Amino acid sequence: MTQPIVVVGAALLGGGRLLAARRSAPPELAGRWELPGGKVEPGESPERALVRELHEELGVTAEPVARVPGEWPLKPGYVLRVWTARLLAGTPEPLEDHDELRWLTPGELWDVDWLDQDVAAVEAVLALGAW
Ligand SMILES: Nc1nc2c([nH]c(=O)n2[C@H]2C[C@H](O)[C@@H](COP(=O)(O)OP(=O)(O)OP(=O)(O)O)O2)c(=O)[nH]1
Repeated sequence: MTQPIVVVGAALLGGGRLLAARRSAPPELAGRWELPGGKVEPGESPERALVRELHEELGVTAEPVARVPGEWPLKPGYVLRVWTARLLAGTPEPLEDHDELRWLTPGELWDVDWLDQDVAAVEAVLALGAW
């Protein structure tokens, strides 16, 4: 069986908030909110991919902290895995793939329209009690 392509999502936590990013593309996902991240490239570790994607998409330096238990199927052949992460340098900006960012408190988490798979992923982050 072919291995699924892993998409890493970052649950970037800071100041008691979680960073959510609104997708600007493709059209079927645009306007929905997700954890920033992207596909792990061949030969790359998921942690390394997470650092690379956060740099490309948000212009920041971040580090993974812990894997969030679970994985969530995306489109066929793709699976989402999530790590908590923290900022080391920079202020996130929607440079690529996103047109808006929001830092959400636990009470604001469900104010945004998360992509379907991200609802379960965000619940798993919340269950960690890492805030
Ligand atoms: N990054 C990310 N992608 C997600 C999440 N939930 C979800 O369904 N997806 C989907 C959207 C895309 O179809 C796919 C990830 O693609 P992407 O466009 O973010 O990845 P990438 O930056 O590596 O893509 P590319 O432009 O290099 O092709 O997974 C999520 O929380 N984070």
